Order: sequence, then structure tokens, then C-alpha cells
Amino acid sequence: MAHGDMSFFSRPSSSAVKISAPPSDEPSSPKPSSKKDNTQRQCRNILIYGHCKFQDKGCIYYHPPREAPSPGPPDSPTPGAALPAQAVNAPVFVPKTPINPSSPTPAEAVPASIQQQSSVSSDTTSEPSSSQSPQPSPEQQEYYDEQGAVSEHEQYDPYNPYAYPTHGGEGSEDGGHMASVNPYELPPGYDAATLDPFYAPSMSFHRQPLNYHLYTLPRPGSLEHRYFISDDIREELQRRSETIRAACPPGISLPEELQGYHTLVPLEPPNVERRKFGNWYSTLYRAVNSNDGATYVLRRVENFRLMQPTALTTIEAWSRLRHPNIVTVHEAFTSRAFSDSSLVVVYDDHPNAQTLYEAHIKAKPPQFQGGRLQAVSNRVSERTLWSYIIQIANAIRAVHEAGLAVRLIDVTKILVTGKNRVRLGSCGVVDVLMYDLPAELTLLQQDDLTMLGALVIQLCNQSVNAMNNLQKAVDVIGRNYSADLKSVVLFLISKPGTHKTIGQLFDMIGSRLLTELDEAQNAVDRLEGELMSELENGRLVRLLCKFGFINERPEHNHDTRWSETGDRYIVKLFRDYVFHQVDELGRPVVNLTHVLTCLNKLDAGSDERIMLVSRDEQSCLVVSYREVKVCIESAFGELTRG
Ligand SMILES: Nc1ncnc2c1ncn2[C@@H]1O[C@H](COP(=O)(O)OP(=O)(O)OP(=O)(O)O)[C@@H](O)[C@H]1O
Repeated sequence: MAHGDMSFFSRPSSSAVKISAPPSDEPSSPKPSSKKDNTQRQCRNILIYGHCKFQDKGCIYYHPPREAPSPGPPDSPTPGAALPAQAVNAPVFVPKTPINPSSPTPAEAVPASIQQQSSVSSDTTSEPSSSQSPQPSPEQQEYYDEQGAVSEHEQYDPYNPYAYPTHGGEGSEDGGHMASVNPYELPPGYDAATLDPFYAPSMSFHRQPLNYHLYTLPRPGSLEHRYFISDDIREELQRRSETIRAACPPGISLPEELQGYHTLVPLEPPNVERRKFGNWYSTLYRAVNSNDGATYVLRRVENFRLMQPTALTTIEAWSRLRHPNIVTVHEAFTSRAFSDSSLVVVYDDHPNAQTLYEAHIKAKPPQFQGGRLQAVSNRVSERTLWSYIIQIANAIRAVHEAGLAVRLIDVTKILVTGKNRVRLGSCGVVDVLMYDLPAELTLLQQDDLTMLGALVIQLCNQSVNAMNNLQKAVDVIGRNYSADLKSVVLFLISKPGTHKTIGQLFDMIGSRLLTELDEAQNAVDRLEGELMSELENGRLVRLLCKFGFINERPEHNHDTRWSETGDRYIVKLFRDYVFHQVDELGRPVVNLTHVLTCLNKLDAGSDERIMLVSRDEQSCLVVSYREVKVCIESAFGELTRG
């Protein structure tokens, strides 16, 4: 329907809410003032009162001859008789800041704060209950009385907002004049400096902003994924988060405090078979550090008597070594808190990490597949094996370059901390335990390579005992894996010699390093993508927080109706529009895509219009997201200014 027509439409299921078509020269439009056009449009006061006090005192609207009956809109069901004054007791949209005061308005003689009201207007058919529809202030009432600005609406179907032509488009009915309106522009008078800096970035744009409209295309099936990280990563991270908050099982007595660590939780269930760590039993605990509140893993070696305190200096050397394939060592101390003399070494916590043994060697219970219980294969693929070899070799290289030796490369001490990500764990413990038995570093480093060879053989054979029958184990590798892999294994378990260095191993690995590099970079890209979705998500959370600050606030500035009046009323109705819609049977519409779409359009300050309906369905407002955004900024600004 062409702009300028005076027509009405009603919300299908509501009690006749009437909205008239908007003028083509919206107040927020920068289109040159159309005073002349205004004189062609009927003054609303004629409709309401049958006369206009300002007819000869500057009112720019058309006034039919006094004796003539005021003509109603052509297709209006409303008789042309004057409406009662109470009929305009509609919720009032009074943004504190003009949306665009530079835009010429149809009523230039009206103060800016009042002009603003004509950009969003309401129409009513009966008096709304005061609890639902706040009374306008006296000045607002006066303005409504005098200007009758409540009838300025676009004639859009508010229930299909996506069907509307975009402002500024070539074929737009406003002649494309909206194209010059920057929807991201901050409203003049907006004082970002007074706002919480936490929110400031979303409000002031110092450079060309992203085109958020691109994000708001309604794509119901896929939209949710764009605002949340993918399910598998989310689940994994949530499980980790749960793990670090797990409480100690009842019946286990542990020290309350241990050298700045508290809330100890054993990492292994109490009844598992215990293996010795050299000559000692050791136990792992997760504990919270009192200084930084983070969790760490403490390896306690039971009944260990530290003969030489200098033994702990090796831990200092380890704590300086940071490598992506090594579980970082933090500190070591002795303690009597467990009622014995224990050595405790503190490591980074990698919640839900598995050892290589648990991941690839330990038998897994059969699982239902295709309706039948089937054994689960533990076989490590060649690709994964190469990845493990490269990562562990890289860690060994870093250790050797730091003048240390790993001394413990074992399937039960290497952790898988993510997808195919491995880290050497328990570093440094052997150095302390064996401090009294010094050994030549180069020999220890050669041993590291031999231990790596044994580890690969165990993984290929899925058995910790594979080294007991070396010939058979190597044959298995020859049958199941490439010749290159077999060569690497044979090199690693060969006799020590000057040729046998970690550098030599990298020569053998060759171009597989590049494959590993590709994978690593792809993984970074994937994670960056996930991060982006969370970034968008965070933007929306900030918006929701603003709603939370504003909506239902019991009082502000001694005004108990603050959150129910003025700009805040729009915010409340918008909140209802986003969250409290019901379908034709009155069932709640719980549609995340609708919520995300609305919030994004709000954040982008879209010029698209929506109809907000009061809870009693007696009044409605047609507003653009941009106008709602201004209301939110204004209300939030009031709160942050104190
Ligand atoms: N730094 C760490 N962060 C998180 N989990 C860890 C860490 N170190 C070890 N774990 C986990 O603790 C569990 C026990 O580890 P480990 O087998 O080394 O302990 P242990 O007491 O030496 O056991 P065992 O006596 O069976 O060798 C494993 O599931 C392992 O994944």
C-alpha cells in the first residue's frame, strides 16, 4: 500500500488495534522538510477534538473548514467523530535523546524532545489499564493533545518483519533517502564516557563497523550454531569445568591445607591396583592454589625422605621449561601433612586428560554397534602415531636443549590432553628420586630415545609387554605400518652412539613435519572460528545484561515507576516481544532463532520496524530496532550516570 494512505490494520488475534500508515517523510529521515506535504495531511487534533487550538497559530497540518465534518481515513472503520481524550492514554515513547535531531522534522516548531515522539507512535481503541500502559507525563499528554502525533505509522504487517522493503533500497518507497542514514551512528547527546567501560565498545565505533545486518538474515536452521561453539567442543570444555569442581569422595581423609594448596581431590579412585613409581608408591591429587585460585595436579611420592635439599633445584630447572608438549612443572616441596614424609611435585592441571595407556592400550568395554555388542578397537592409526612421535620428539628436543633428560617416557605418564595432543607428564620427579645416583647426561638423553622407541612399539602392539618379544613386536609393526615407521622404531631402539640424537630423528621424519604443521594451523583456524561464535554470543549477553539492569527495576531516582514509564516502557515491551510471545493457542514461543535475530537487529540498530503490543493488548507501538536501541542506551545511561 502506498505511503500516505490513511488505513488501518488489526492484529489478527487481538482486540482491534489500529495503526495508521506513516507519512513518507518520517521524522528521523534526513529528507528535506516537507512542510508543504504536511499541510496536505489532516491534523490529528481535528480527529480527536473536532478542532485544533493551533489552527491559526502555526500548526502545519491540514485543517478542513470548521463546519465541514472531519473526514476519516478512507478505509477506516472508525467514525470521523472525535475520540475521547483518554483514547490517547497510550504508552508513550519518549526517548531521552533525539534519534537524529539534524533530520528535518515535520513539526519544526515543536521542541526536539517532543518531535521525537512522532517517530514512534501508538494508537489505541480503548483506555489501557494503568498497570500495563503508563500515563504520559503532563507535557507528553499536552503534546498528544495538541499534535495528535499518535497516528504516525508505517503500514506494515508487524508479524512478518522480514517482508518489509529495506530502507534506502532502490525500490524503497521513501525514495532511497534512508540510504544516507547510518544505523550505527550514535545518537547525538549520547555520552559514552559516562557509561561503564565494559559496555562502551558495543556503543562507540571508532572505525568502520562490521555490517551486522549480514548476521541478521533469518536463517533459522543454522543461526544458532553461529552464536555458540560447536557441541563437541562445548561439551568437552564443560566436562573439564565440571571435573575441576568435583568434590573429594566421602571417607577419604586428606590434609585441609598443603603449602598453599587446598581442596585436595584424588585423581584416581581409591580401590584401583597401585603400581610402584620406582621404589615408591605415588598418588595424584587435584588441588586449588590459594594465590591464583587455579587448580593444579600434585604428585605425592609417599614415604620419601629427601636426603639432600639441593635435589629440589632440578625442579627449578624444569619449572623454567615451557613447552606445548610438556605438562608444566611448577614447584616441589616435602610435606608431613599426610602423616608421613612425602615429596610433592606440582604440575599444570589438564582436566580429563587420559594417559596413552588409558587411551590406546587399556582394554575398552565392548559397545553396541549396529544392534550388536562389538569389541572396541584400540588400534592407533599411522597418522596419529606420526603425530605422537613428532610431538614427543619435539618435547624431548626442548628438554635436551635445556640441558636435561626426560628420564620417564612411558605410556602411563604421557597425557593425551585434547584431540591427538600429547604432553610429557611427571617430568622432574625422577631427577629428585634419583638425585643420589648421578648419571651422565648424554647417556640419559640416549635413554630417552630408546624409551621413545619402546613406547612406539607398545602403542603399535597395544601392549605394555610388547618389548618382551621384540622380534614379534617389530614384525607386527612391519605388517601394519609403513616401512618408514618401522625404520624410525629401529633407529630409536638401536644401540646408543654419537649418530643417535633427537636431531637425527627429525631428519628421518622429514616432510611429515609439514603435515603436522598443517594440522596444527587448521586446528588454530577451527578454534578461531569457534571463538568468533562466542564473540557474537558475548555481544548478545551484554545486551541481555542491559535488559536485566533496566527491566522490572523496582525504583530509580525515587521513582517507583521508572522501569515502567517513558523509554523503559518500550524496553519492557520489546523484552516481551523477544521473549514472551505466545502462539495462537497461547503456548509460549520458545524460539532461540527469534531471540537471536531480534537481539542482533537491536544491536545493529536496524531500521526495520516491529509492532510492540502492551500486555493487555489494548495498545501498540510500531518502532524500529534503532529506536528501541536508543531507548535502551538512554535508560542504561541514566542508570550508569547514577
Ligand atoms: N597433570 C595432570 N592433569 C590432569 N590429569 C592428570 C595429570 N597427570 C596425571 N593425570 C591423570 O591422573 C590419572 C592417574 O595418573 P597416573 O597413572 O600417572 O597416576 P599414578 O598414580 O602414577 O598411577 P599408576 O600408579 O597407575 O601409574 C590419569 O588418568 C591421568 O590422566
